[in-house]
Amino acid sequence: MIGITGVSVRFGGVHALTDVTFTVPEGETCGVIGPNGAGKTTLFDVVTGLRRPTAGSVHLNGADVTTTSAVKRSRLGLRRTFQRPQVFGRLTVLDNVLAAVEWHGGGGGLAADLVGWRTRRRLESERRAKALDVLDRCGIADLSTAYAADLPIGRRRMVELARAIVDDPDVLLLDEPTSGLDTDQAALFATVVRDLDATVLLVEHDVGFVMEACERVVVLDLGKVIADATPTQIREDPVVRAAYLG
Ligand SMILES: Nc1ncnc2c1ncn2[C@@H]1O[C@H](COP(=O)(O)OP(=O)(O)OP(=O)(O)O)[C@@H](O)[C@H]1O
Repeated sequence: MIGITGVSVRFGGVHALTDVTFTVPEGETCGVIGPNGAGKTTLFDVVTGLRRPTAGSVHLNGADVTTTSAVKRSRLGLRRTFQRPQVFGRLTVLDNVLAAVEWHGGGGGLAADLVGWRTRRRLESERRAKALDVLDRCGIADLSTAYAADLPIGRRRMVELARAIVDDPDVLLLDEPTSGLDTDQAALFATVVRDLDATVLLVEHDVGFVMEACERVVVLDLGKVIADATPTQIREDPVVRAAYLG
């Protein structure tokens, strides 16, 4: 669950967000759309913990995280992707994904590393199998040994998605997920996201993708929520049409 209550952000005289309130219930996929400068990135930064709101609060699964750091929010089960995909270029695709689960540790410390305890080996092979399964779901299993830096942006975006979902996040934030993807890749991306158990919040310019991938859409305009409804209702909303869809 993501709860955003009365969130306002000001940059000097600029009101980037004004009294933004909405909740994304557990397991729902919610898209945020709006014209340039509407406040989408600012909202994203507030939920991920990169920016503190001037007023208001953010809750993740019932816990107030308004002043919690981005790192602690990730420990609470929040994962995100970036507008420009962030991958470890000098690691293989598989290692990029494994990197997201290594923080759990393997138990046994250095001794287990040196001796190669059976439990440690079993844990590693389970993680590897899980990572390969996620790569398969993301359509990049054949690229597991490729270096991430050598991949075109569309593939890198899928690596980033695989890394974000391998640890079964409770909350997933996707920033402009279709940018750089062709139509087939965008359709696969939407399928992978739809099949997740996570609560998903995504910011996207491609309205068609949002309507396809999301159960709910929040429309921002000049920092304010002007609509919060199903994709069908959003398409027919005269206020949204006037402000954004045309
Ligand atoms: N660091 C900042 N300092 C000053 N003003 C900012 C800052 N970041 C954003 N703004 C302003 O806040 C408003 C909202 O910006 P924001 O980037 O959140 O919108 P957006 O909907 O993500 O836009 P885009 O679709 O172009 O990425 C804009 O008027 C922007 O100029």
